[in-house]
Amino acid sequence: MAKVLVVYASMTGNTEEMAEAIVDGLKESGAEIVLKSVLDANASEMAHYDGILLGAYTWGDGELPDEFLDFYEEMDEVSLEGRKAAAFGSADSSYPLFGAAVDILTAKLKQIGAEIAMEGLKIELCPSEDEKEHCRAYGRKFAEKLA
Ligand SMILES: Cc1cc2nc3c(=O)[nH]c(=O)nc-3n(C[C@H](O)[C@H](O)[C@H](O)COP(=O)(O)O)c2cc1C
Repeated sequence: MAKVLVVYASMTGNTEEMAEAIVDGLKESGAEIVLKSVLDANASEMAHYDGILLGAYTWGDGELPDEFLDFYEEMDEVSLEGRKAAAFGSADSSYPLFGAAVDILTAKLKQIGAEIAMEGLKIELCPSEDEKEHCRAYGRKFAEKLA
């Protein structure tokens, strides 16, 4: 059975809602899933999973949230060769760099050897019911890629 780690940062709950919907989709595949706030996670844990999904809202001027910075730095010490990964996050298109944190995380996952299994998923602010279904479908599709 595939093991998937989902790590997220969410200040006002939008990315957390995305993470929960993605996990619902993943669960339909029977995968073993661990969902964690980035504050409770260490990047070295990623090496114990077949699939890794990282979620973050975008902060500042197209930046990662501060609470993701330690994890992001620790990622340089980890090799994800042979693992599949993707990134997601809530964002706000009124900012010039829409969802840039998703692109930053995707680039780092690729740099440390992961195969990027799915394009990053960016949702405008709070996910609607339709968007939550899109998140569930994203989780289902990611699980299929691990099979
Ligand atoms: C100070 C500040 C800076 C932000 N900068 C960006 C940005 O550069 N790009 C973007 O897409 N969204 C930006 N956002 C919007 C957040 O990413 C958005 O509100 C998101 O839904 C928050 O997700 P969360 O509920 O998971 O915390 C910013 C929000 C704040 C408060």
